[in-house]
Amino acid sequence: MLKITLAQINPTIGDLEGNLALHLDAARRARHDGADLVVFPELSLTGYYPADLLDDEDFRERLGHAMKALLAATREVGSLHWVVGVPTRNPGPGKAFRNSLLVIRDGEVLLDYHKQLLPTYNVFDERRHFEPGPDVARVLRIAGAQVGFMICEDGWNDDGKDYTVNPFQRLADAAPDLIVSINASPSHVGKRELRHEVFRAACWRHRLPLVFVNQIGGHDQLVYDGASFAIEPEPGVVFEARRFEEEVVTLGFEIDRGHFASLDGSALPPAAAGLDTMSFYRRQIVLGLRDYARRCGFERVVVGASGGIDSALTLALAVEALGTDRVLAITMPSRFSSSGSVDDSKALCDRLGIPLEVCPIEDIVRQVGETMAGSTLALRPSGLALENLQARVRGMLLMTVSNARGHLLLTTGNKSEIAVGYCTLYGDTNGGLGLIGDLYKTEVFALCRHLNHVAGRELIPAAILDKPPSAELAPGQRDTDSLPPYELLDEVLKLLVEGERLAADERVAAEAAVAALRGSDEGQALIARIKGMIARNEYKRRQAPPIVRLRARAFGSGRQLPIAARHH
Ligand SMILES: Nc1ncnc2c1ncn2[C@@H]1O[C@H](COP(=O)(O)OP(=O)(O)OC[C@H]2O[C@@H]([n+]3cccc(C(=O)O)c3)[C@H](O)[C@@H]2O)[C@@H](O)[C@H]1O
Ligand SMILES: Nc1ncnc2c1ncn2[C@@H]1O[C@H](COP(=O)(O)OP(=O)(O)OP(=O)(O)O)[C@@H](O)[C@H]1O
Ligand SMILES: NC(=O)CC[C@H](N)C(=O)O
Repeated sequence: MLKITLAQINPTIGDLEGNLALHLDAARRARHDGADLVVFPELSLTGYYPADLLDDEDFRERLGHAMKALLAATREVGSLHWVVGVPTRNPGPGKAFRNSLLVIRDGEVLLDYHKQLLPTYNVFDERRHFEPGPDVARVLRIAGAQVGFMICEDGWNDDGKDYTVNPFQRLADAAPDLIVSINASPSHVGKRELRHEVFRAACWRHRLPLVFVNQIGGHDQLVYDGASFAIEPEPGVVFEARRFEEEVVTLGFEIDRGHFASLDGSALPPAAAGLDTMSFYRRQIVLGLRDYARRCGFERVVVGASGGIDSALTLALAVEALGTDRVLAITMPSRFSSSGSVDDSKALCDRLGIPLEVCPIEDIVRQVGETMAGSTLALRPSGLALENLQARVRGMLLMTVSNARGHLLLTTGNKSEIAVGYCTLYGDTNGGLGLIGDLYKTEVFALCRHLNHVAGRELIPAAILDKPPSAELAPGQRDTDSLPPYELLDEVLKLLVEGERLAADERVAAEAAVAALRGSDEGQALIARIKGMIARNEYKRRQAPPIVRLRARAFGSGRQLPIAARHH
């Protein structure tokens, strides 16, 4: 029996020494389990994705030292095959590096394989730094098994279409007993299921078993869910590692039967069921914030609490990620704030078990008006300028708290508002990270209800859930004064923002809503207006903080559009 350790680690990008320590810990566990090989994720030594760090001379030098240290570590542990992901120098013309997989044992590189399919779509940009590897299969005999290797995207071209490069087919032609795939596969809703579908189909087609090792962790806007798996052509996925957690686990592989088993030969525990969408959102956001704060050195976060649903959800998720002693809420009433803005924030914070500070903005807003009116500008802000001034005063106060106390400011914008620019630049867009920026407003409500359901109590008070959304920047203001109802707006936005990346089940509802609108002149005008708002507000998104990506197409690097353009 071949024994394989799946090392689902959480490397930090660029922390070569720290990542090496993670490798060493996992390798020792593998040795303890009597494993023949330990498999790490794609680019495990650098963390995925190092991007332009690869252009930096110091980083290149550190990478050289880390490689030597890695070889030494394999000698130290001894008698174990390490399957690692590292950038290696490209000997030919083109880019300086290749995205490589090395099999190392006792300080010796026994096999090298270079990724052939370099993704450049959506959030990926690997061709910017790497040269593709040659169209070859790489197989190594380990403990009596012929093991073939591939890297992430290499496995995604085997869908029956006639591609010029299909590394899966090439590897299958070499007839290995088992395929080992190393990955950095970021998660979004439905991604785990998509991976299972893609690899199950390819494994079934070629009658090959496969081990898929993924990294976990939050890296700026991307979160990796781990969920490494082992798959047999029939019945499919027979083992799945934990999601959103590190795990180092050793499986047995019966070479003759092409069958995975526990180390003692007993059947593997059944894979856990998938998460429902709201549980997925929650866990992805929690890990995204936790790792962002940890890696950027923030102990605490601060959030402006308006008594509305966006700040309530942001606070509840922050408390879950960091704990009650690491989250600060501040309410900043103005003369347009409803009485609920303070009372509801107080009730929310009591239920979450966090402090609420109060800092009214009335005096500052008035003072700004008087100062400007009394200056040579002779300008007294009114209308939209006064509305936005209030949001900016709040943004300024929150950033002052951040500066003075070292807290990370969380911005509270949701995907619907970010899409149409319903937010104030340098006001409520201020912040270092957005937790709910990839949730449409209707999903914000759904996730709040889900959190209440999971808590078994009204963690987020009904008064917040039931009030009509309002920016409270003018008397009696409602979001629906300027925007269509969110139930309708969100359907249109899904099609316009996510297009072909929209999941099939959501597409049906979105297309039906848009088709109904197209049936009338007003409906067509509304679609045109929404399109215009999305396009015109690209400048706000370009200046906005990163958001935790949850859906297949999120604002950020996966959606790149010009600003000074004419296309609507
Ligand atoms: N193409 C471009 N490139 C670079 N900058 C550009 C620009 N076009 C405008 N600008 C600049 O942007 C400014 C306009 O943007 P901005 O100052 O943000 O203001 P604006 O977008 O005009 O107004 C903010 C809107 O968001 C609503 N709001 C605010 C706060 C919270 C909420 C909520 O419910 O969460 C809603 C508010 O009621 C209002 O309708 C212009 O004055 C100009 O300086
Ligand atoms: N009175 C307030 N006190 C503290 N922060 C506020 C206040 N009003 C607005 N904010 C901050 O500005 C953000 C934008 O809030 P606003 O009420 O304008 O719109 P919103 O998108 O409906 O958000 P929410 O649902 O949180 O109210 C809030 O999430 C909050 O962080
Ligand atoms: N690192 C990669 O090659 C990622 C691409 C792959 N299709 C994924 O997202 O899972």
